[in-house]
Amino acid sequence: MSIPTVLEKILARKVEEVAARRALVSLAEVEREARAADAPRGFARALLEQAKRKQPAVIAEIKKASPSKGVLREHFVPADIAQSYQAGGATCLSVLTDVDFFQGADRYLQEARGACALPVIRKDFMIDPYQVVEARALGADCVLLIVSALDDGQMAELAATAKAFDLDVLVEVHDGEELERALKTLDTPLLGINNRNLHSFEVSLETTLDLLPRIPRERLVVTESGILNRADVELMAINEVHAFLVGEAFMRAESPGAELERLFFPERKRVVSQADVD
Ligand SMILES: O=P(O)(O)OC[C@@H](O)[C@@H](O)c1c[nH]c2ccccc12
Repeated sequence: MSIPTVLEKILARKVEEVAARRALVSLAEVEREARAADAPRGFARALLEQAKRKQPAVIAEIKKASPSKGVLREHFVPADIAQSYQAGGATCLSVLTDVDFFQGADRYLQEARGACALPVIRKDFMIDPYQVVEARALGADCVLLIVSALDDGQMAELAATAKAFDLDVLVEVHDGEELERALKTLDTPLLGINNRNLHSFEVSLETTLDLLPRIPRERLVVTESGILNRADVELMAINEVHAFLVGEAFMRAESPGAELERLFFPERKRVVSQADVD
């Protein structure tokens, strides 16, 4: 047996976590909650509209910590961060709900979504339809499907559950083989390219640039991870990548929304909002 990678450890733990949750709250009950939840806000639609205007479509992430970097932000109030992101020009939010590796929580998603009008993706490691239904019950508008964590059958099943509950899907790939699998298995419009390898945690923006020529026109590429400065944003823009998923750069800034504006909308004059002062 080889040493398990970070992703393998996370997935092994996720199997236990989902079993424990299902024992506490039945799937039938979570389905009832999902049907009673606030209507979806149109995650994919918001990104597609913004990118069509050739404006940066930014999915701004709320993440306290990560396995590779440890705690990113001590003063962590999801509702304030969500308002700051909205004021800074975010198109959507991403909220980590994984507890054991990212210090996330389900309630962070609820608090963030409740504090703004933006669509939200539940950022977690989906392996079971139960978690997809749970995402909608929490109010999420979209779920992440990580191709390297799933076989084709699981991917199709999770996407079908998402569709049945009116959730959008962001499918995430990291190399050419995963890209082929995603394209043949799913017809969803959003295609995330993660610049971070989830096994080794190495980051390279070349990952996006290398895969770009192989992506059909009708899919919207979202470049994910490792976007830290203006040069990174400009590199993507000249390659016609208009959608971004960014966490660390914002989480380390005093005002996450002001940093978003500085990186993506430097021409705008910033009006200081209450969310930044709090
Ligand atoms: O903090 P960064 O480097 O800006 O990255 C954000 C986001 O892409 C990253 O958190 C992420 C992308 N895919 C994931 C899957 C699981 C957990 C986390 C992620």
